[in-house]
Amino acid sequence: MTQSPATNTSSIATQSLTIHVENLGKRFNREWIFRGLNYSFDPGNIYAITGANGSGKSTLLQVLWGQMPPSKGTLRYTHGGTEIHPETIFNHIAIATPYMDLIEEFTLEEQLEFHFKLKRSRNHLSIAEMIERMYLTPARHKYISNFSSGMRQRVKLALAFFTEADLVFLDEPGTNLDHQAFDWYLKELNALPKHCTVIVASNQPQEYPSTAQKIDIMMYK
Ligand SMILES: Nc1ncnc2c1ncn2[C@@H]1O[C@H](COP(=O)(O)OP(=O)(O)OP(=O)(O)O)[C@@H](O)[C@H]1O
Repeated sequence: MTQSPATNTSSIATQSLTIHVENLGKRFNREWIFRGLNYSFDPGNIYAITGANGSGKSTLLQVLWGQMPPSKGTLRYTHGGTEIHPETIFNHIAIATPYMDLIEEFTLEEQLEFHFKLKRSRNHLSIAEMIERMYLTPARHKYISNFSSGMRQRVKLALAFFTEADLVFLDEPGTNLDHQAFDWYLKELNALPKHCTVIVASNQPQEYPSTAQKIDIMMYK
């Protein structure tokens, strides 16, 4: 899937966004991946969805951002206290996942230009400023098809970090990052505005701060 939002976001004001989850469950065929989840994901917090490989972290993330319908329970979003329609949630979110594709035929600069024609950049960052902040200036005209796995991951994370969004979903954010890139990831995570709600799916404790609120998916089997 290409990270290509369908909706123009120019009229979306940045406010606090809460996800309200009641008795949420998801199953594939007869197997419950999780159920009975009651939670409120509040602005300004970092949440860590933890659990072993295959336990359901990515599935929960996809249900929370509205890509996958739940099998049970309800999911509501409120924005600055006002209920918002689930179909418009894409206007408020930024996502970085390992299974989200970049556009191979684009150069780095073209990939960013494409994305930010559709989404607003945080703090009106220019494309050149973003590339500099990603430490990828020498690769600005390089095709994505020639990027290493670590460079691709840095681009995916940058698209999420540099998009103006109230909710940021990061699935296994440290994938393929070397030490230097990992430090960059933690720096950008900390630089997100305080009103943002950040949800990280990971079984690597170094990928989220120790102060993150943890949700162990195994508790909801
Ligand atoms: N579309 C699908 N149809 C059927 N089963 C699925 C589907 N998507 C995921 N699953 C199953 O749901 C379970 C949870 O998968 P998920 O990818 O959410 O786990 P995860 O905790 O993110 O794993 P990992 O740490 O390996 O990324 C797995 O058993 C997986 O096979």
